[in-house]
This record gives sequence, C-alpha cells and structure tokens, in this order.
Amino acid sequence: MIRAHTAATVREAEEPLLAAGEPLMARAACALTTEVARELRARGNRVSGSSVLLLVGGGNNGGDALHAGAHLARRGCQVRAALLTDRPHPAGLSAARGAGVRLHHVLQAEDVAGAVLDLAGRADVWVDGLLGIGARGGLREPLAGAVAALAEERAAWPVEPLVLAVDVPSGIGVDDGTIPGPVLPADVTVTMGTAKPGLLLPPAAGLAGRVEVVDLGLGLDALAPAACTLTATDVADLLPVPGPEDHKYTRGVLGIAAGSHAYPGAAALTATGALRTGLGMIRYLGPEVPTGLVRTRHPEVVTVPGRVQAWVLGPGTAPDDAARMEELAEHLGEAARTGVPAALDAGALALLHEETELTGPAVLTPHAGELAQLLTARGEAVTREEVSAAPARHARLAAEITGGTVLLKGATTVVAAPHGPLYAQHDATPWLATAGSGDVLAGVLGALLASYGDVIADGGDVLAGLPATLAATAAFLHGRAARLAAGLPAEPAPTAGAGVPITATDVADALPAALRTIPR
Ligand SMILES: NC(=O)C1=CN([C@@H]2O[C@H](COP(=O)(O)OP(=O)(O)OC[C@H]3O[C@@H](n4cnc5c(N)ncnc54)[C@H](O)[C@@H]3O)[C@@H](O)[C@H]2O)[C@@H](O)CC1
Ligand SMILES: Nc1ncnc2c1ncn2[C@@H]1O[C@H](COP(=O)(O)OP(=O)(O)O)[C@@H](O)[C@H]1O
Ligand SMILES: [K+]
Repeated sequence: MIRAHTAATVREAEEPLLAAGEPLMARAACALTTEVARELRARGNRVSGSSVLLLVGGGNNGGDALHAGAHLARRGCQVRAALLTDRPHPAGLSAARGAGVRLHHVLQAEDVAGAVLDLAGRADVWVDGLLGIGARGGLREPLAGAVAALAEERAAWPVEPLVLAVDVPSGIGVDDGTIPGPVLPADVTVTMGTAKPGLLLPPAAGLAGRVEVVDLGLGLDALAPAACTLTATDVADLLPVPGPEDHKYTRGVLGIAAGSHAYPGAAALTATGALRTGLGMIRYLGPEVPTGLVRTRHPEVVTVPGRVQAWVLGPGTAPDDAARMEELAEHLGEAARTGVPAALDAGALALLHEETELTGPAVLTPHAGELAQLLTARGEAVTREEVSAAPARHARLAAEITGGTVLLKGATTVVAAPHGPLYAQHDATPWLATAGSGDVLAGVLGALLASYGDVIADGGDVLAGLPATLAATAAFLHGRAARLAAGLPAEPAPTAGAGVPITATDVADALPAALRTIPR
C-alpha cells in the first residue's frame, strides 16, 4: 500500500526528531542528490558537467534544494540557484555558496520571470524547491508568474530539462490534491518521510511524475494514512479464495437490480463483471427484456427473488423511469432492513437526492456529473467541473451527507467513506472511458460486497472501513482488466505502446487475466 500523510501529521512526527538533533534535512538533501544523479545517468548524461538550476523558496523546502545543490556542485555539476526569496535558508545558502553554487537574486530583476527563464535555458535539470508542506494556497507572485513561464516554455526547449520536485511540485494542494494556481509539472518527485495526499489524489497527482519516498525514519507507518493507494499485494490479501468447506451460499449471493427497457445491456454487463470476479450466485431481478438478455448470456444467473448478501442497484436505470425507481427503492429498503451492503449506481443514486438517510452499508458509484447532481440536490450546489477540480473533497462531502461510501469514477478513481483514509486508484487506461464500463465496475464491486456481505452486516464499527477498501479493490481489478484488454502491461511501463480500443465486454472478459496477475 502506498500511504500518504497530511502536512500536519508529518510536522508532528518530525518535531521530536528535530528536537533530538536528527539531521533530517541532510538526509533529504542526500536523497535528492542521488535521485538527480540517477535520472541524469538514466538519460545518458554524465553527472559531472551537467548543469542544474535550483528554484529556491524561503522555507526548508528551499533549504533541501540548496543543500542538494551543494552536493551536486561537489560532484562536478554546474549549479545555479534562482533565489525567489529575500530570506533563503541560511545554512543551505552557506553550504551552497561554499560549494561554488552560483547565487542569483532574481527578485531584484525588473522582470523576475524573464530572469528565471534566462537561467533555466542553460540547465539540464530544474530542481523545484520553492514550496513544500508549508504552502498556504496556490503560489503567490512573483513565484506564480515565474513558474507559469517555466511550465509554458519548457516544452519549447530543444531538449526538455529534467524537472525534479522537492517533496511536492510547488503550489499543489498538499493535503487535498487540488491545483490552486500555476505548478511546474515534475518528472520525478522526491518526497520526504512519506507520500503526501496531493501526490496520490487527482488532479495534482498527475503533476508529480514518478514519486520516490525517502525514508527519514519518521515512524509514520504506525499512524493512519490520510490517503492511500492499493497495490497488487493488498488486493491479493482481500480477494476471497474458496476453501473446501465453502458452498455457493457462503461464497456470497448477489442481488442485481439493473437494466431497463431503455438500457437492457447494463444488466448483462453487471452480471458478467460479478461472475468473472467470483461469487456463489447471482439473483437478477428486472423487467422482461433485460431478464431475457441476462438469461441468454448467463444461464447460471437465477431470476427469482430470495436471500442475498449484497445488492447492486441501478446500472442501466434512469431517474425518469418511475416504476423502476420504485423497485429500486424497495430493494434499498430491504437491504437496509437486513443490514446487507448495497452498491448504488446510475438511477439508484437519484434515490439519495431526497433527504433519505442511508441506514445500511452502501457504496455509491457516481461519475463527476452524477456526484454534482447529488450534492446539488442535497443543498451543496456544485458543477461537474468543480467536482473534477477537487474530487477528494467532494467525494468526502457526499459520504458525510449520505452516510455511505463514495467511489467517484474517473481516470483516477477516488473512494471516500465518512471517516477513514481516502483511496486513490490510478490503475486503468483512458481506453476504459467507453459506454458500459461503469456497469462492469458495479458488478465487480457487487461480487466483492457479496463475498464479504455477512462480515459487513455483522461487523459494526471495527469493519466500518471495509466497504471503502473493497471499493478501492474493485477499482484496481477493473482498471487492471481494462489495461490487459487494451493490450497494455498490468503495470505502466515506459516501453508500452498506446494500446487498442476496448469494449465494456472486453473489460469484463479480461477480469480472469487480471486476477491471474494478483500474487495469491
Ligand atoms: N522540518 C524539517 O527539518 C524538514 C523539512 N523538510 C522540508 O521542509 C519543507 C517544509 O518547510 P517549511 O515549513 O519551511 O515550508 P516551505 O518550505 O514549504 O515554505 C514555507 C515558506 O513559503 C512561504 N509560502 C507559503 N505559502 C506560500 C504561497 N502560497 N506562495 C508563496 N509563498 C508561500 C512561507 O511564507 C514560507 O516562507 C518540506 O516540504 C521539506 O521539503 C525536509 O528537509 C525534511 C526535514
Ligand atoms: N480517462 C479515463 N481514464 C481511465 N479510466 C476512465 C477514464 N474515464 C472514465 N474512466 C473509467 O471508466 C468507467 C466509466 O464509467 P461510467 O462513467 O459509469 O460509464 P457508463 O455509465 O457508460 O458505464 C469508470 O470506471 C471510470 O473510472
Ligand atoms: K517543491
């Protein structure tokens, strides 16, 4: 699991170590130096003779950069520092000066951005040490203008410089993953002690490049993360494997109320997603046309009511279909009475537009537009664009308002329960943006909820976070299946091609291949 902690938690952990005289900044600077050298060599450059520009802000982030610059100068790099502050870190500054780093007081220039661009043009590497966890809001002037100019001009350089961010790309929302102002996108972010939520959460995570965590000995592993990303190993621990004592009822029975006369295909896609993820049985309940489709495609699906351990409600239904909405409301009521978890998708999300309190465990699976509608209906007027600009904040808000767990779909899927860590899963490929793929996801999630249905129903507070973990697991499997279906390797690799278009059916059919890549 990749774990991220907030700026406040990092400071709390650092405090006693700094008081005890632990050389945290020296460790950070060594790690930065190693990373710059490694990246230069990976690009076929020698370390000695390479030119490095340090972008230096007024705090310890700038101090890290200056100390690393001193090391690099001693290793033969030509290092310049653009001091975008009147008060650079004193020890960092004297170390840099002593090692022969050339210091440029760019704030004295009439055109600060122009002065920084001038220095940047001569450098193979830009080290972004403007702001770290001390950032308050987006970059202010003159830093903002300089960074905007660098970000814009970078692509025009004959050879694009390597951009390495210290701790975080300066100016991102460190704790919430927002992008409140200009930010210089990094190739690599060397982050200190632990990842920060903004390095995992969209949209800021997309500006961090590869994230390298430096172990500063902060002892953060014992503290609950604010955000995390599941890896294959975590998913392996969660995926149920049947034992000899199991039978179909212990493996989990999933009720699916999906599809309508207008959108029958969703019923079949949800069922395929669930069956390929693995469970004991599916009970499908719906109108004649989708029922026929499900029976034809999956003769193993039962189409009579009975006991279930989880529900998927809503794929392929629309709020204007009053009769279908009434059926969904009844199933949701039954789920709540029996304490059985329910995944609510598409039309079923509209059930929550009313002031209904979710009394049973539920996972909502909106995309940004559906989440905006839900929040607006519940008195928090917001647009789709605003949700996309701050997905974590809005997913958490919806979880708090409804009492459910929210899986917000997107290129990076964010999961938020009312409490506990956020999850950010970036496992898919943009080829997944195709009609019906959300129905497959609902099926994957439904199968996992059914497998754990009895545990969730009996669980109480101890297992309060389980629906969120299962939702993140579903996003992982779904994303990985999409990658494999598109002809991409399970994990992103620089040599992978662009992949090929996929259908939602392809995604469901690639689930067994995705499961085979999970080490169990
Ligand atoms: N505390 C420590 O000894 C360690 C800290 N580390 C580094 O120190 C960083 C945190 O250092 P600081 O607490 O000094 O904070 P920062 O270096 O992130 O920034 C603080 C400075 O930025 C200014 N500032 C804040 N928001 C701004 C904005 N929106 N626009 C323009 N200027 C703004 C503040 O006025 C202040 O001068 C970490 O990110 C990490 O890089 C590491 O060296 C590990 C050890
Ligand atoms: N750009 C993207 N990159 C990766 N995955 C994406 C992207 N856009 C959408 N997705 C994923 O595709 C799926 C689309 O689901 P949804 O919007 O419900 O579509 P539908 O209703 O047609 O099934 C979600 O799992 C979402 O996370
Ligand atoms: K930085």
